[in-house]
Amino acid sequence: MMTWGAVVVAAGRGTRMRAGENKPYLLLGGRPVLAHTLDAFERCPAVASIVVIAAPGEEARAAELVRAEGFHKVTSIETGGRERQQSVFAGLSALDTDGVLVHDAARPFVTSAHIESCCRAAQAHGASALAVPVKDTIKVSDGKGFIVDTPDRSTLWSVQTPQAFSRIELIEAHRRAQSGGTPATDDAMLLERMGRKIAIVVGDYTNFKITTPEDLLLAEMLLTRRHGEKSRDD
Ligand SMILES: Nc1ccn([C@@H]2O[C@H](COP(=O)(O)OP(=O)(O)OP(=O)(O)O)[C@@H](O)[C@H]2O)c(=O)n1
Ligand SMILES: C[C@](O)(CO)[C@H](O)COP(=O)(O)O
Repeated sequence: MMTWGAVVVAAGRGTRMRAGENKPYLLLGGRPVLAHTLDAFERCPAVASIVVIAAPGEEARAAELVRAEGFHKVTSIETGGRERQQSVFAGLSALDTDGVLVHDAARPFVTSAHIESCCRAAQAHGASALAVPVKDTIKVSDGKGFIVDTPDRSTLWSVQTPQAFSRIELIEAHRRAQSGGTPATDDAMLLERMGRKIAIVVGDYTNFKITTPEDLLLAEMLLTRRHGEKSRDD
């Protein structure tokens, strides 16, 4: 049985938000986005510990949020880097678990059930990533404004986080990437380059990444709807 820790990356700059505010601290239903994200990991029985990656200068802010919300599984706050890849790497050696779940703080609708499914799939297949089938028809452009290809949609998936790996293997993948190659926009990509097969765990479209102001609006609507459903159930 593997032990699991989570690296929650919250060190982005949020340049696509109008406010220019780092997204993890924007309020969603009156609480920071990061607090919603950490809820699922704190509640998930499979997760033993959590490392939060904060932007340089925001470590105290992250620590205060963790303290105020009482997130007992958070064992450390580490400082992130310029690119997401560097931020993830900063968290890997702060854990001592066999397995690691990497998750974007900007995806607050992750559920404990999906985290558990990622752990199970990684335990069975070595690595896993939550993903949803692509809904639109995707085109490849020539970079000059013209379409050059239409990939077969039935093979396309929009990958999310969490993504689950052997921690030692992910450290090795990051080390190799540091010696060259194009920056990876997710961690699965680094393992793919080493020939590792990543199991797809079918996720949920609601686990979207808050990237632009419209996403925050959608997130508010979804949260209001969920609160409404919960109070009807209680
Ligand atoms: N140097 C970075 C860049 C990103 N992230 C984190 O990676 C996740 C996904 O990245 P994204 O939201 O796209 O990045 P941001 O830098 O936050 O936003 P943008 O690219 O719009 O500036 C976010 O939770 C973000 O905080 C990080 O920890 N360190
Ligand atoms: C990891 C990720 O969320 C998977 O969809 C995504 O690739 C993050 O990339 P971004 O460029 O930092 O949005």
